[in-house]
Amino acid sequence: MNSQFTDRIWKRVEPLWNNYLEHPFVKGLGEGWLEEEKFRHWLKQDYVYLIDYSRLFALGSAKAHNLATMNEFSKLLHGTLFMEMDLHRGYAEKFGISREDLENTGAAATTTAYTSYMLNVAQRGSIEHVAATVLACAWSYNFIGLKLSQIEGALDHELYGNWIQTYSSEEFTDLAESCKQLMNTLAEDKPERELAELEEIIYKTSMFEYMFWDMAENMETWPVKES
Ligand SMILES: Cc1ncc(CN)c(N)n1
Repeated sequence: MNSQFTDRIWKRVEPLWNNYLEHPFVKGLGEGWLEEEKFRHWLKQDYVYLIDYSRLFALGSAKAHNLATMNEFSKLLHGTLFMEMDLHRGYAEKFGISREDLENTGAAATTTAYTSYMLNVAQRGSIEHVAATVLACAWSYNFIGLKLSQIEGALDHELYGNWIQTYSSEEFTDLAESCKQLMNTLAEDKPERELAELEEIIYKTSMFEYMFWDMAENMETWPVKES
């Protein structure tokens, strides 16, 4: 089988993604000892992150060159707004966080930087740039979910089991696979200069992913205090 663009990407990101598994937030999630208040912080930040992330799929639909690609992006938009964000709404209900509070969460510095970077690249670029911005997000959560699901008892954990079930599920794996397939199709026959540009976008978003775990672990909002 011919090598695909995502095989090249995997070689580049694998060492960094393996570091996600060693991150204290991710380790705590998988082993079940993560402090609940840190998880609540992640939950609220991730909800507003996903609102902006969903806009990328809408942009992908708008920039698509054919109906099949439009359809793929619209399915990804639907999957994020309903399947993935339902996970967050379920946790919020459990924690007594209202829908309004969840939706009106003030984005932390890292959340703002990450979503602004993706939206800027996607708005300025073409359809393949949009596909590059969304790839690490879906693929790396599926990677983490599948790894954590192998830890004994993780899937049945009272609080975090649901998180691991969602991100390792067939439905989420399909969503991540669709992002990979879209990227491979859109990267076909592109010259090396353009492939290198797409690779950089995917690597940068992978670094933002690590920063997002740090943001949750440190319960970061903005680093400068108002006097
Ligand atoms: C920050 C972040 N990255 C990725 C995912 C998976 N869509 C997420 N929910 N949040």
